[in-house]
Amino acid sequence: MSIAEMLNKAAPIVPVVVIENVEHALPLAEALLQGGVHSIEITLRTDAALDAIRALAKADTGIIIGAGTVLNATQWQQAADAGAHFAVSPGLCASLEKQNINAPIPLLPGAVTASEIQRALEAGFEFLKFFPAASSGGADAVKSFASPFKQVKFCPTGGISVETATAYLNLPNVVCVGGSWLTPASLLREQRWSAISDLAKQASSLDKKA
Ligand SMILES: O=C[C@H](O)COP(=O)(O)O
Ligand SMILES: CC(=O)C(=O)O
Repeated sequence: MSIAEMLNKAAPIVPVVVIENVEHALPLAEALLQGGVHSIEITLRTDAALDAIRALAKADTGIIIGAGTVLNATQWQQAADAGAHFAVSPGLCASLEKQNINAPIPLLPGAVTASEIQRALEAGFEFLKFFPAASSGGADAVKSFASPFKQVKFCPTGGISVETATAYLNLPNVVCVGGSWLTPASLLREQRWSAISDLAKQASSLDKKA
């Protein structure tokens, strides 16, 4: 599946997850799917992350698996080897640019300025994360990039809530938004899967108008 197809299937929301316990991966994915959410971004911020990606890939639930917080080419390859379908980085750096010549799986690098977007385009990336979205000008800033960068599509993430997501989703250059509000640490710790399904239902019913 191309990155365009993956993100269209993921829309309107990519839940950004910090997973501490590999045993949580499968029930979490099932709770999200039950709530109509078709993707999950497991951030490589914990020791359990790569094993969680492996467990999900093996379970073959149909959920699109992203690996987040990929900071260099080694982590990009590790995410691919674990079975992630796509990778996400908060920004962009030389090792990721170089690896994109032979990308093991598609990667969304982060960019929030015109120069960062141009640099990402030069390295061959057209699907970008706009991170941190809320503190970098929000939907107004993303909208400003639609005209000069017609080929670029964004997944804004960072400081977005169920209340503010629609302003981003209404933009033609936004494919989906990312956010951690569906999977708060307390619900994961307490394994409150039906509460996560409820948050997923609410988020998956957000409209992507444009
Ligand atoms: O750490 C940032 C993630 O991309 C999600 O951001 P958030 O927690 O503001 O939704
Ligand atoms: C913040 C972000 O972009 C990430 O963790 O992937």
